[in-house]
Amino acid sequence: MKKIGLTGGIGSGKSTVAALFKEKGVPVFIADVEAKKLFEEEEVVNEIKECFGSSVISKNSIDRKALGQIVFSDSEELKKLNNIIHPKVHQAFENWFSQQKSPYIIYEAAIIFEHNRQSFFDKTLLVTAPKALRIERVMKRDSVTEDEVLKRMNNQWPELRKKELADYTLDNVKIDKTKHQVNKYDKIFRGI
Ligand SMILES: CC(C)(COP(=O)(O)OP(=O)(O)OC[C@H]1O[C@@H](n2cnc3c(N)ncnc32)[C@H](O)[C@@H]1O)[C@@H](O)C(=O)NCCC(=O)NCCS
Ligand SMILES: Nc1ncnc2c1ncn2[C@@H]1O[C@H](COP(=O)(O)OP(=O)(O)OP(=O)(O)O)[C@@H](O)[C@H]1O
Repeated sequence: MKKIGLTGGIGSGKSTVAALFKEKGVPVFIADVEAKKLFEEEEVVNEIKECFGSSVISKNSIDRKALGQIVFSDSEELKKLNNIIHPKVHQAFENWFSQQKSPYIIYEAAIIFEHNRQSFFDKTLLVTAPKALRIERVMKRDSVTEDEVLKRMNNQWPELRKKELADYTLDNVKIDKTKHQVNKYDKIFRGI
């Protein structure tokens, strides 16, 4: 069973593309969803409290906004959070993967290349869109300011740098063209 790493910067449309693969019956693992699930575990809440202090805890659970403000303004703090979350996400993936039956699976994560994880996958597919459009999409989706989007973007590599490493690229601007490309890549991934 092949592993396809689906990545792209914030607002590029990774989740939109992942949902199109899922509609075609492809098993999809979304790293961010798994990370969010972990925040419900008491042990993880305690670990995060110990690391970042009680200002990131509200009513015994993680205040994502407060934590986001800390980690997206300081890459060292983000590293600490990643060190807590990522090994657990990886373990969750291994458990999930062992239960799948399909010619290939999709693993969606924003930061595959930033963490040098590309060799974990058989192939990588990079979702791209112009920067201004990505900012506009996220501002609308999350009701946040341009500055907040840029802070997140600054913790990710520019698209051009990722393009050099990706096996395939999917340009996600017009949704019809996106669907067409998903069909094309589905055929390719079934054949590799
Ligand atoms: C810091 C947190 C709590 C902020 O939550 P919030 O709801 O405000 O933002 P959200 O999760 O929707 O993230 C917004 C976007 O930021 C980017 N982003 C998220 N985590 C990271 C990260 N570790 N490194 C770089 N960019 C990231 C992604 O493009 C993401 O879609 C949250 O992002 C988080 O828990 N991040 C760590 C988990 C993680 O690394 N997830 C990414 C794949 S495992
Ligand atoms: N081709 C498209 N046409 C119109 N809207 C789109 C298109 N692709 C994505 N969007 C919208 O843009 C927003 C961002 O897309 P999506 O959530 O899929 O991006 P993402 O790369 O997963 O972002 P993040 O890294 O923040 O999780 C969403 O509201 C989505 O509905």
